[in-house]
Formats: sequence, C-alpha cells, structure tokens
Amino acid sequence: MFSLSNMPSTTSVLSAYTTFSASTMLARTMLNEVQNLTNQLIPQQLQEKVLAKLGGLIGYSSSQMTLVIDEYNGLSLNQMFEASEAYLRTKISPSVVRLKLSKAPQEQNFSLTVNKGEKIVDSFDDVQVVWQMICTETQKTKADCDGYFSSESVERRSVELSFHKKHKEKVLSSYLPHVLERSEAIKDENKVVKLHSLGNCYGEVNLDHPSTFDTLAMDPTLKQELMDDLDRFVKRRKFYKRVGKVWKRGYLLYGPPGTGKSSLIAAMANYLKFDIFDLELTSIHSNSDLRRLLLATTNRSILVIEDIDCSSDFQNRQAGAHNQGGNQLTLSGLLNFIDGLWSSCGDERIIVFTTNHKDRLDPALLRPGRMDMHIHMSYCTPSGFRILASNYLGVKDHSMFTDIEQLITEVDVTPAEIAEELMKSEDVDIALKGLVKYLHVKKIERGKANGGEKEVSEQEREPESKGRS
Ligand SMILES: Nc1ncnc2c1ncn2[C@@H]1O[C@H](COP(=O)(O)OP(=O)(O)OP(=O)(O)O)[C@@H](O)[C@H]1O
Ligand SMILES: [Mg+2]
Repeated sequence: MFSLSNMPSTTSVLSAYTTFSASTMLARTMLNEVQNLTNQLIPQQLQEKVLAKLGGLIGYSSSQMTLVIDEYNGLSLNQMFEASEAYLRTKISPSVVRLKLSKAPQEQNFSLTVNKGEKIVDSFDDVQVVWQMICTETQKTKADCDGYFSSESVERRSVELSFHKKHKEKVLSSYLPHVLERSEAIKDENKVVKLHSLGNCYGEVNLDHPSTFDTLAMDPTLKQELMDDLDRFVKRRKFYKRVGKVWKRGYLLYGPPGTGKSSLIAAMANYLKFDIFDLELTSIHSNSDLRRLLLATTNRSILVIEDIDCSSDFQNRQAGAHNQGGNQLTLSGLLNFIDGLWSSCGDERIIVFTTNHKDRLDPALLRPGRMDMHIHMSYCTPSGFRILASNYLGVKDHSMFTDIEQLITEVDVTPAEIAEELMKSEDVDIALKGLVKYLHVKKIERGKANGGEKEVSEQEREPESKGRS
C-alpha cells in the first residue's frame, strides 16, 4: 500500500521512501529523523548517498523508482508535463487539500490544478503510482544594459511519478501512453470552439453557437448518416495515411434560407470540437491573399465557404480579368489550391460549402469525389417540428400537434420561421396557437399564389428544391 505521508523532501530518492508499506513504519520514522538532520547539515548530493546507504543498512533497499517530468525540455514545452497536469486534474481526490485556481478571460469555467507539494495516488491495472507536483525557485542573475547585476527568482515546475521498479516497463509502455491519450480527450472536452473569420478583418471569437445535433431539426436518418460519417472520419488517421489520401472531408450543404445550414456547421464544430474558419471570398483578391489566409488555419478545423453560388465574383473576375500574372482566382483553382496546401501541411480538415441554389453551382464543385457528402437542408417536417417544440417550449406532445403537423406537410415553412413563432411566447398554448395561425396564413397565401401561377409557363418558373428533410 502506498502511504501519503507528507515528508518535506523534494528529491526523487527521498520521495521514493514515502511509499513504504505499514511494516516499514519504524524504518520510515528513523529515516525521517535522519533526513531532517541531514537536511540541516549535509549538502544535497551527499544527503542522497547517506540515506541510500542507511536504507540498505536497516534492510530496506529502494524498490521504488521516480520519473521526473520537467515543464520545459530546454526551451520547448514538455508535452508529457502538460499531459500529466491535465490528467491529474481529473484525479483530484478529497485527500488533496491545496489546489491552484485560475481562469483565462476567454474561458467560462475555473480551472483547478494540483498545487505544489501535493501528491496524488493513481492505479492502472495492478500498478499503483504516486504523482507529486514539484515547484522549485532558483535565483537567476542577469545584467542590465548599464552593467548592473540583479537577481530574479525563476520558478521551475515538474511532476514526479513514483512506482515500484518492477513496473517500469508497464508504466512506460502502457500507463504513460494512457495518460497522454486521456489528456487529449480531456483537452477536447474542455475545448472552447473558436470561430475565426478569414477576410479583411481577421479575428477570432468563441463560437457561442448553441446548436448541436440534438437541437437541430433535420431528417433523422440523414443526421445519423452525417454523424457516423464524421465519427468515421476522425477515427481514420491510419487509413488515410495508408492509402496516401489527404485526411480531409468535404460537405456541400444546400437548401433554402433558414433551413439550418449555418446551424448545422455550428453543430458539427461543437460535436467534433473543431474550430471554424470562415473564409470570406469577397475579400480575396489573389492567390497570395488566399495562401496567406489559409496558412492561418489550423488542423482539426472546419473551413467554411458560405453562399458559394454568390461568388459570381469568380466568374466576373475571370471575364474581366485584368491580368494579374495568372494570379486571379477561380473556383477550381481555389479547390486545387486548398487540396495542395492541405496535402502538404493539413490533417483532419473539413471543408464545408453552403448554397441556396445547388443548380447554380460551378460543375467543378459537383464533380464526383469533390465533395464527399451533399446534404439537403430543407423545409420543416413533422419530426423536425417536434425537435423545435421540445427545444423552444420544452413540450414533447400537445393536443395542437396533429393540426400543426398536418399544416407543415401542406406548406413550405422553414425551421427558422417556426423557431421564430415558437419564441414569441413562453406560454405553450399561446405560442402553438400563434404558430397555427401563421401556418394558416401561409397556406392561404400559397393557395392564392398557385391560382395566379397558372398563367406562368413551366420554363419561366424558377427551379427550387422542394425536398423535405
Ligand atoms: N434545422 C434547424 N434546426 C434548428 N433550428 C434551426 C434550423 N434551421 C434554422 N433554425 C433556426 O433559424 C436560425 C437561422 O438558421 P440558419 O442561419 O442556420 O439557416 P441557413 O440555412 O444557414 O440560412 P441562410 O441560407 O440564410 O444562411 C437559426 O439560428 C436557428 O435558430
Ligand atoms: Mg447560413
């Protein structure tokens, strides 16, 4: 059994002695005494030798070993230190009495870390380990420009991991990789998804968009298909490497305004904990602009290009191209460019295009293999309405639902319109009555429009996607 005695020692050899079993209590007390004395009288290196020798004399030879994980490895951050710190945050037990609390301005929650000197016991399979946070202050002398010397104290942080020597292999090959893996997952769980705009004014804000797959009204089968696709994508690092494909996935979202295309992007980002980079095409004037902006994007992110059909800009630019030395941008140029850049430095990238008019898109974008999934976001369905009613009003069923669902199948109404009606009152009856009224008005208007439309020939009518999701 490990004991959490609070010996003041900070050296690895000494901390090994803290993990005695109950039968070695006496030996520990003796060593404590010796340690106190040596602390006062003897330099540190000598202390370790004396204590090791004494440990051997009284029948205890150190069976423990300690790994020291410093915060910095030279000038670079030690990944294992960061990982250990994150991992230990989840292992804080009631026996830990001092915690460090902090909060970054952009974060919503406090962050608690183990304070220096605190120990944490953890077990993995049959191995028990003890972690300890170590913090030492050293004085560093520096000279200012006038040649005066001053000293400043520098804090060095590290964590020490102690365990029985016989578990060394297991700790190195299984436990520490487990710590790394867990810390990555923890980082993801706590990650604040960011929205970056890539355009004239480059900026970053927290994506406070509450949209998730749960709150999104869309065809349940399509929703599940998309979630499975995303899951498969993030799990397939090795697969993409093996077949030599760039690890990226493209989605084209199309449908009328207010059907949830932007909400779906937010839901995807919240689901994967990927940042969003919103590329404003109108602000890109050359390949070099594009290159500069794309280089600012990071891995594990979603690059979004909204309203791609409105980039008639592309065509205009091609037609009236004042020659910029072949530097002008076209859609297929943009796509090839993104592919090229990502194949050299991109991992886990998602690209999403949105449009209200799929039929107006450049064929380069619709070519098979270009976008992996075409997702139709369309008018609200009865099942979509139920999701919205549950979100906005907290009701799963109501006597008015039958009427509403019937009306929804008769008129084209977007989830955005329904959401707006449902938000008008917190009183469920009033909100639903309002919605019924709204749908009736829409139905009458549609009837009138259809009557008048008889004179309009088929060719003249604008093609519109009427599919429902
Ligand atoms: N499918 C949906 N599920 C839940 N809420 C939705 C859905 N569609 C729209 N909404 C609501 O309507 C608002 C506007 O929707 P959103 O911006 O996602 O539509 P859009 O398809 O991107 O429209 P546009 O084509 O104009 O960009 C959202 O903030 C959300 O509140
Ligand atoms: Mg949108």
